Amino acid sequence: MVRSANLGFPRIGARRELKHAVEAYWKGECSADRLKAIGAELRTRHWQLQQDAGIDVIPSNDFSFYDQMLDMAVTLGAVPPRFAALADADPLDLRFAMARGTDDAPAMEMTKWFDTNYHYIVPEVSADQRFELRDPKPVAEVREARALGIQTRPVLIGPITFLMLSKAQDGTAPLSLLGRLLPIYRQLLNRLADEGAEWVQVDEPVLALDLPASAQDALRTAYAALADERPALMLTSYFEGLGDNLALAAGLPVAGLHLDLVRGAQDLTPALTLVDRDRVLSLGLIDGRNIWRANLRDTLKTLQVAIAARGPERLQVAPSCSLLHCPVDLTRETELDAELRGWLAFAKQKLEEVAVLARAAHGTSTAIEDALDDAHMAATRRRTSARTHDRAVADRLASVQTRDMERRSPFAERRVKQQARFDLPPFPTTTIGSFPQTREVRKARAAHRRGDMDDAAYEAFLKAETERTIRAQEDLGLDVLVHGEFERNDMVEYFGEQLNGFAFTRAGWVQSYGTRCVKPPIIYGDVSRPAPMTVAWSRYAQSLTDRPVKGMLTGPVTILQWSFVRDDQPRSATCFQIALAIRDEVADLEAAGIGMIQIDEPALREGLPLRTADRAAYLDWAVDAFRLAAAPVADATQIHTHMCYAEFNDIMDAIAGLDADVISIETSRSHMALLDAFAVFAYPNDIGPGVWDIHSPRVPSSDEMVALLTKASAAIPRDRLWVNPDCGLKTRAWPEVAAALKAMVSAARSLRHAKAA
Ligand SMILES: CN1c2c(nc(N)[nH]c2=O)NC[C@@H]1CNc1ccc(C(=O)N[C@@H](CCC(=O)N[C@@H](CCC(=O)N[C@@H](CCC(=O)O)C(=O)O)C(=O)O)C(=O)O)cc1
Ligand SMILES: N[C@@H](CCS)C(=O)O
Ligand SMILES: [Zn+2]
Repeated sequence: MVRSANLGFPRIGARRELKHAVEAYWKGECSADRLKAIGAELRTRHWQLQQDAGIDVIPSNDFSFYDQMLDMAVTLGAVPPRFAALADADPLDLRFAMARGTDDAPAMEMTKWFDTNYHYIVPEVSADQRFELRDPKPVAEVREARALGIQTRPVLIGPITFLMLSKAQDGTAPLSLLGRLLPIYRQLLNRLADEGAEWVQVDEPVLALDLPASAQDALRTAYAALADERPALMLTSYFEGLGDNLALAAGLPVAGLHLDLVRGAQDLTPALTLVDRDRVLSLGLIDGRNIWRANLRDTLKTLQVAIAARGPERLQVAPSCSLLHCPVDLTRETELDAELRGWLAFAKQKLEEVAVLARAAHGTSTAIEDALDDAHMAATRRRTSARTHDRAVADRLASVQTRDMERRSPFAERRVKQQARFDLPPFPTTTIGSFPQTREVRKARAAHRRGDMDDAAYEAFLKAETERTIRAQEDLGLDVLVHGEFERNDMVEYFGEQLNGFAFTRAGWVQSYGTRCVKPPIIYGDVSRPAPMTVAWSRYAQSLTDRPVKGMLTGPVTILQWSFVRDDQPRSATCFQIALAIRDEVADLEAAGIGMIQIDEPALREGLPLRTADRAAYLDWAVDAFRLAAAPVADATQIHTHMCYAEFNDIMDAIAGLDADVISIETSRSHMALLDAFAVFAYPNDIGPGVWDIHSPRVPSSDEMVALLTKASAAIPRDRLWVNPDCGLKTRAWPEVAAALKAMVSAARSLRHAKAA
């Protein structure tokens, strides 16, 4: 029997119930018991939903109040010593403290989960690391589901992925700790078996990466040690094909292997022979990373190839990866036009697709034939729809020349002209763009959307917020100001709403980190800009002050990366279309007298292919797309860019290739470690290393910022350093913002007065 399986379901709830409950708990407006009850309600609802969708293998421990890596670290006892005071606290509070920091203990680092817009908490380990089985949440969730009559397959982050994504401040190679970690995994697997789990899903997405020999050996060691434990192990990898790791994965003594056949379709043929027939093969046929409805007739053909080779007995059909990266339920999108809606599937609908495929493998019925026909017709209509193609966009793209991607003069010449124009002090201070998106701002936007606030009242409200923010920045003594981004719901969605070729959802929320969610727009057709998108707000903000106000745009790669992207043309083609739209906006901002324009590209690194061999081609087009967007301006117009919450060391060439006059970059959580890469690489342009970790409610002192900047000035010449937070301030509250920016300006001033080293 081909069985239908799932690897993980979004935990936030269709109405972001989890977000609201956790944030209420943090504010003291909800008790721990109530919060836990809401978590349990969501788990129950999601298990039942999967059962109703016809899924045979349902995951547990895919739920988390904050992040699954953080949970795994706590389960394994990898709690950094600075949180020792919370050793006896409720594990929930310990987790939140680790993720968000406390007055006494800075938060743990956070970074991107592979090539997604999901951020995980980076486990911290050290040479004297001891692990212990602590707070066995995975066991509790198996028990909880069983009490509801649902047998689940719990999900664990595998030991090699856990260690390879961990960091040690003392230089310890995390994989060297494997011997100490494995007994804890053995203990945990046994506990899960005792609780009735017959199978455990072990996620080892590092198998999608180029693996050094040490990692390959570690995988062999780990799974040799875990193989004889009672639960059968389903080893999963995703986000890319296994490629040359397929033989390694197939050789590990696990009872099942999952393949991402959306990103790694080429793995299927070799896997059909390499994976022994007594193992279960899980076929990740439904795309867990995008929202397009599958053409189930085509997908069924792939499944039939596998059945023909191995028989149906030990086969599972599944999404390519956890559905964490998809919105929950398309049926809530009542405002989407019917044609477009017919092209889409969210998490719930994807599980229905999985179930149809598994049933179709055993012969068809009228209902199944209808489902296959519907899916086929929707795919055909999307491919041939006139809505997806715009001749003018194609013609303009075809006429782009290399010189369109080049500024008029080299940086050194531009810099002289910009210095003369702006006359900034050393260590100029600025922020990244957004200021607090307070409840009032969100309420006003919601009222405007509902029609309860008219255009004039909404505009007056936003103008007042913008003016207040300009005055606050002047009072704080910042040198380069921003307008605050109050008119934006999100830095990508806002642009998507104004561009042709984009659709957006009402409730298509996807978790980004902790309680923070995003609604990625859907790029279904050729992209163009019918009218200026930001000029009026930037012009208004600049009219309020003599200090420079940065124009604020999101770059083409980030708009691409944080949207659901059409799959009927290369991503690069879509990216260049967006770049042309942003280029027009840049030109219009300059024409409106805006002298500094920031083009944010926080997702440049995130889009980097997981395999080294694919990276150069991506970086070429991604850098070109940015340059195409940024290049039309005069030398005296200063182009800024911004990046955050990713590992940038391996894309230094590309960052320099952007040729932005100034880059602001997140560095504070990693203690400025990144700057070594900028120094070694001799990064040529100006840099603002973040000195305030804005993802934590903790307000750093001026002394801490001075220490970070002193460290920075050892790596980067002083006259090229800017002073700014790690990222935008939209998630923070005004009192924290005022206090931290005051400290930041004071740190910059004390460095200005300090003697140059
Ligand atoms: C910089 N980051 C971003 C990423 N991806 C993006 N697409 N955008 C980003 O900014 N990836 C990397 C990082 C991740 N960081 C963040 C930081 C903050 C958020 C965040 O705050 N998300 C908000 C939702 C933002 C939004 O879309 N707001 C809308 C809708 C607000 C809303 O909830 N409205 C309610 C009604 C409100 C009321 O009446 O009180 C409703 O519609 O029901 C808006 O402002 O209009 C979040 O709340 O999680 C995300 C990623
Ligand atoms: N300008 C954006 C960048 C976030 S990465 C902001 O300040 O929120
Ligand atoms: Zn940022």
